[in-house]
Amino acid sequence: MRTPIIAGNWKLHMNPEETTEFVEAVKDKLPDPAKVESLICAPAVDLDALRRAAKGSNLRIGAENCYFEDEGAFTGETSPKVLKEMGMDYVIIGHSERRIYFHETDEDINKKAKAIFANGLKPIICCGESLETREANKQEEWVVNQIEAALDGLTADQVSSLVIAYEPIWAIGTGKTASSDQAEEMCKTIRETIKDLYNEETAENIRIQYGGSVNPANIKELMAKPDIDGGLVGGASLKPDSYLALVNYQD
Ligand SMILES: O=C[C@H](O)COP(=O)(O)O
Repeated sequence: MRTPIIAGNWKLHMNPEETTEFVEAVKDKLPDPAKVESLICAPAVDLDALRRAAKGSNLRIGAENCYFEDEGAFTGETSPKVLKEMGMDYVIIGHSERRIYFHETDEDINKKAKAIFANGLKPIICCGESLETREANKQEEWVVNQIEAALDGLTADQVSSLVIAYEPIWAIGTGKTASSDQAEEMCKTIRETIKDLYNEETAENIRIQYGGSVNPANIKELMAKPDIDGGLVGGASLKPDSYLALVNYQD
């Protein structure tokens, strides 16, 4: 049985004080992590506040990005080794905003996934097509290529423990959610791809999130789909009430 994982991706929002206030407001109302994992991925400058506030609670914590080297002359980058030392659990990589605005390639994302595993963290690997690609009906090919490239050289055990987030770019921050059927269709394709690349057990173990305008009103319908194991949530993860409604969707 896969444990659902609902993750907030705060993007470039929140400061350390707001982070502490947010965690104080949610930390005693989170579900049992054996039933639903509640995760917040915050900007690098907020991670110290996040880990201090979340200590001893059911909140899982993570970063929104990292570099693929642990240390060196890489001005402005974030070390996966230090993220681990700080107590992070997850790192998001390959978000479409990183691919588009910061020109991250599939090769970078693959290197980051390896560095994240080498440091004992878990990656959340994002994938998803543009509106143009969907209109050309090439979304499956696009996403399968992204997955194959991101996972290149990873073992079945590693892949079993990671999370893939399917986020169609046209549904991010637009209020335009993919229908639950569209989301399920692609998450199923991703699981089948994992089965082809690895084996059935790995495909059954891997958790696949949907992301793109997820909110308290649509979370239940999305989570009812057999191949959707969670959500990667931007805007609706920024307010404690909305975040709590998402992670407690089973109530
Ligand atoms: O990582 C989160 C996604 O980009 C979705 O953002 P959104 O929930 O604001 O549409």
